[in-house]
Amino acid sequence: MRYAHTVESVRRAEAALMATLPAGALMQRAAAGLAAVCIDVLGSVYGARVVVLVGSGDNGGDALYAAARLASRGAAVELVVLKPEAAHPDGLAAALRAGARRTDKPAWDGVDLLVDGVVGIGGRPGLRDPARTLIEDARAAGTYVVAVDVPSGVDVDGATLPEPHVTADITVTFGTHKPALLAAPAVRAAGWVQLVDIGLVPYLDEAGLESVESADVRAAYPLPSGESHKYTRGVVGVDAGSDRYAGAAELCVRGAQAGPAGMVRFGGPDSVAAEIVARRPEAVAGRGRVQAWVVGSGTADRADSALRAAAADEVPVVVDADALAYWRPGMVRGALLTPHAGELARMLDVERSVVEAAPLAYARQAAERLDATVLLKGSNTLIAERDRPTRVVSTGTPWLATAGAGDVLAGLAGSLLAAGLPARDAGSLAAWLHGAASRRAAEYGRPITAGDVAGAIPAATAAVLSAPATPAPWA
Ligand SMILES: NC(=O)C1=CN([C@@H]2O[C@H](COP(=O)(O)OP(=O)(O)OC[C@H]3O[C@@H](n4cnc5c(N)ncnc54)[C@H](OP(=O)(O)O)[C@@H]3O)[C@@H](O)[C@H]2O)[C@@H](O)CC1
Ligand SMILES: [K+]
Repeated sequence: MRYAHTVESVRRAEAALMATLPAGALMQRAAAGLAAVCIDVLGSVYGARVVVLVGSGDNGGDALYAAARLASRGAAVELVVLKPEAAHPDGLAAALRAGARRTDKPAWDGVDLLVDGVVGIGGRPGLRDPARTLIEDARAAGTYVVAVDVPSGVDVDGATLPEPHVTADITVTFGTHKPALLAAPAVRAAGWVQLVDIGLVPYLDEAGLESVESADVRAAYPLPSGESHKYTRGVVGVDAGSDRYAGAAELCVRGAQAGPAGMVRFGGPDSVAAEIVARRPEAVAGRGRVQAWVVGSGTADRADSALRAAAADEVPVVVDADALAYWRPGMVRGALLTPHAGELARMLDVERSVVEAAPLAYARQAAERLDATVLLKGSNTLIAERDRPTRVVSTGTPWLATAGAGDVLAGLAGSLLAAGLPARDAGSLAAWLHGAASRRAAEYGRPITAGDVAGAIPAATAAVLSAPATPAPWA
């Protein structure tokens, strides 16, 4: 798991840690880590041209001390000090002493690296001039950008991405990740994120956001034992499809069959069931006892009755697609709702664009208001649950935006629920494996169908389960 903490939480931890250290020690740790990454990027430091944008807070201070380190290694460092009367005085003196020079208007041609020390966690979203123009000019010249702590201008806690903002190639962040470095859309501005340990971890409280990693999937995946039989592994019921959308039912069944449950029952209409059993003979047609239901993929005008029938079984339910419109808060305990942004927008009665601009906030709001675990599908998928850290999964490829991919995901999540995982873990693992399968199917760069994704889930699962064991961070 990679953890992200809010600004308030970082500030609290910083104060506690600082009380144990000599003045300035933390900034030196940050600056040393930042300079090390810059040196790596430059390869050869001597004679390299580095421009440093220096804001008026400690983010600028970090940048100045790193500038001093680069200048003392022989880099030609130019400092653009945005508000000279407010710049970190000791940092500025150190950089100038080491040979850095001040300028207001750098010539971007031939600059090897821009260090963005405009604002960090104390910044308000957006950029003002002259920082805005300088960043635009640097980008137009194709300058490589290293952001200090966060790309300046992003909404650090909300992970929204107001214009203008810095778009970095690398972000060097200190102590812990920030929500904007893990969640969309802000994560798109961060580039590759390098976390520098400054000793903050023992002082941090619980993370508000956590990014699911392969080790987490490995630790939580429900494995059969020698004593297992198909019923103890869990039976997942799929009520999906309609005469018009029979394909959705098959994709949902395929997703369910690619998960850990021992059996899939198909509880959809008879006309569809005949086709499903012919094409996926391992599925059993007809209703019966199940440990979890998947309802909604392609159910069209049956969605309401299908959801009510599943809810009557009092087992966890994956509520997908058409069934989402009929969800009522508290209808089923342990439910997992799997909307995309458009579906969530309808459920919350807002515009789709509003959800897309602030998915983290809306996923959390939905979990509260709808009284369920909410898996919001997107370029990175969020799994939100009341009073628990929100999860983010970013294994997917853009090729995953293809018809039927959601049906496969719902089926897989249902299988994980039936195998005994709680909704938040079932959603996290399903999204992670579905994303990993999509990458595998796309071979890192070709169009794929939802069927390709379903077909790649077992291999993606094998790859993650066969990797060397690591301690379970949240099992
Ligand atoms: N926490 C830690 O553990 C550690 C933290 N460290 C570092 O400290 C950083 C936080 O420093 P910080 O608190 O001084 O705030 P910071 O981000 O520099 O910005 C505030 C200044 O920016 C200004 N400003 C605001 N918005 C703006 C905008 N949109 N556009 C332009 N200007 C804007 C605002 O001025 P104002 O406009 O309000 O007059 C204010 O002066 C943190 O990110 C990390 O890098 C490390 O050294 C070590 C460990
Ligand atoms: K910054």
